Amino acid sequence: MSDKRTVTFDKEIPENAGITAKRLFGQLKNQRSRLIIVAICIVLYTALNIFTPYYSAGVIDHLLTAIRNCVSTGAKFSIEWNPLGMKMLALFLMYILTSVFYHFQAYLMASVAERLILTLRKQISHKLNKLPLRFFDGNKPGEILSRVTSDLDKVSETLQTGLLKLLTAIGTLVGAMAFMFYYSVLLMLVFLAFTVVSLSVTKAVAKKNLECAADRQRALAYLTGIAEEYYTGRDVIRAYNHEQESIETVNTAVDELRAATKKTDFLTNCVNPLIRMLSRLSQAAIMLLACHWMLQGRMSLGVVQAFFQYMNMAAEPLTETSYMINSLQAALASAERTFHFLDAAEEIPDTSTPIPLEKAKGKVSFENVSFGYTPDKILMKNISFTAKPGQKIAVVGSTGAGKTTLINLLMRFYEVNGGQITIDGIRTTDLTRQDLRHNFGMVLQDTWLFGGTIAENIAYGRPDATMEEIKAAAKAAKVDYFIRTMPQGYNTVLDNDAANLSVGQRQLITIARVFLCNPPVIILDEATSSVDTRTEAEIGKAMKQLMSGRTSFVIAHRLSTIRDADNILFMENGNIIEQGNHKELLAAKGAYAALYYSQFA
Ligand SMILES: Nc1ncnc2c1ncn2[C@@H]1O[C@H](COP(=O)(O)OP(=O)(O)OP(=O)(O)O)[C@@H](O)[C@H]1O
Repeated sequence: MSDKRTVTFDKEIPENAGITAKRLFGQLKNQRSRLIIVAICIVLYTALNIFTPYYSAGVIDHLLTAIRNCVSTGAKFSIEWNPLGMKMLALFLMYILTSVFYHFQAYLMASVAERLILTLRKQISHKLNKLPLRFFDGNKPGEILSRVTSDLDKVSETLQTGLLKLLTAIGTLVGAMAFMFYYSVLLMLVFLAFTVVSLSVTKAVAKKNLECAADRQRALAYLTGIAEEYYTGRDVIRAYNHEQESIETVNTAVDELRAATKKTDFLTNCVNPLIRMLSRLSQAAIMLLACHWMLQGRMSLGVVQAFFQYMNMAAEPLTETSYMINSLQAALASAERTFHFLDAAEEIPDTSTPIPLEKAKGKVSFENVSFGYTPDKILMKNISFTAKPGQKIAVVGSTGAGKTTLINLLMRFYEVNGGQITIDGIRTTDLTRQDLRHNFGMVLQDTWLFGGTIAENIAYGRPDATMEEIKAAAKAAKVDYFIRTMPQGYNTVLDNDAANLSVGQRQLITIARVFLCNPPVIILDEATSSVDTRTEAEIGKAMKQLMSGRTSFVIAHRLSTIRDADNILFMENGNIIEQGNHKELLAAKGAYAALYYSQFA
């Protein structure tokens, strides 16, 4: 069951911000020219943004003087081209250019960020196919998924918005303060005094805010976790009459989320406006002083409005610095996690001088093979056996005995720690993985069908197969009749995890998939009680036909089906403790004989 204590979060502070930032920008090498244009736009945007209020002060004062002259002389008001008209046009152009530079850099930066994310996503996708299965044993699918989705989205968002704010912040702050200082030292000091107070309050509230946000995130993650758990386990919950209990657990989680959200919302909607009110108070105080000076003729209207513009400009970087730094850190932490993933050890590359093996005869040998999922815990020790071409090898053992592990090694999903596995006398490590796996066909109980048509699913191993070949494979697997009863026959699309097919039907489709590939060696996981007796018989028949003329490894769950096996491998604790045919093993009166007589005596 989901537990609140087990809900963990990805760290939002990068371990090595410098190295990560350098590597991230290293990925932007091929976009250098765009970045240079972005940088030029940002510099021009900041410079114009800083200069425009100063220039507007002159224009407004000039305009005001012209209006006053008209009022006092009674002359008709008009704007002469030189210099007022020209100045107004220049101001208008400055506003236009500021906006052009801003939007052009935003457009370019969005394309830079999205290209970068596309490159990283491609690298991740490539990496996923190069990682050994061992990697997936130790990493939850959700974590890997978040590298591809939310982590990269965070990087993109910060590159597009946060970075611009951070880059313009210093220029804007210094420029705005310089002009404020130039206009009035006293007004600037008043502004600074209020800013220091509001920053201190913000800092105190921000800490509380972060704690509340973390509580809310934890409550949300817990609720999502149990909702997912209860949704997938809905039939078991009903079967054990646990509906009421699960409703109560969900209700408690919803209540906790509500309480946490209430606190966060209170801070966001009540306390934050209070802080904003502090800054408005500073504006009111400055306005009072400025108007007083204006009436005394010590300050012009143009200057007052310019001062206010600079005040707003300076306030933004000051109040948003911590937010910007936080989001930059979070983006770097996300990029770091992505790079950690990209740096994960890959599976051992194929040999540089592979021996080609188009179609094996089917002799498979394990020679003193040792293996452990972790180096400190060796599961298999010195396992040896040989399967001659066309032989049926049954693998028997209780749960956890090592049957699947044996198959995993055969397919080279994991590397052996000692000994070797050969096919037709060639070490599997001397083949490319592609050639090796090309010679195997697998039918497992845990079938995997993808969102496509039935025909596409059958042709997964041979996408070039004709419809006739696909139908022939389906007939051999005894699933052709069923497919034809589907609404669109072979073109019926399987979606929602092929939920409209039964376990047995899904297994028959995967048998057809193997028939189509026609590999010399097959691996079969016998159907268990999850299918009805008639389907089980159908699957049994299809499997029998699939085995004929091929070397086959059958993970057997019923001893009754393996009496005809050429070799039975009886496994226990990862090792083969007995092997031989049915008669030999009964005569040996060992573990197999004991199990057999316990089932059939
Ligand atoms: N990916 C893995 N990482 C670590 N240990 C594993 C892994 N897969 C299996 N094991 C361990 O290896 C042992 C053999 O497991 P295996 O899956 O091969 O058994 P099995 O005979 O196929 O069992 P079952 O019939 O229940 O499928 C078990 O102790 C199991 O816990």
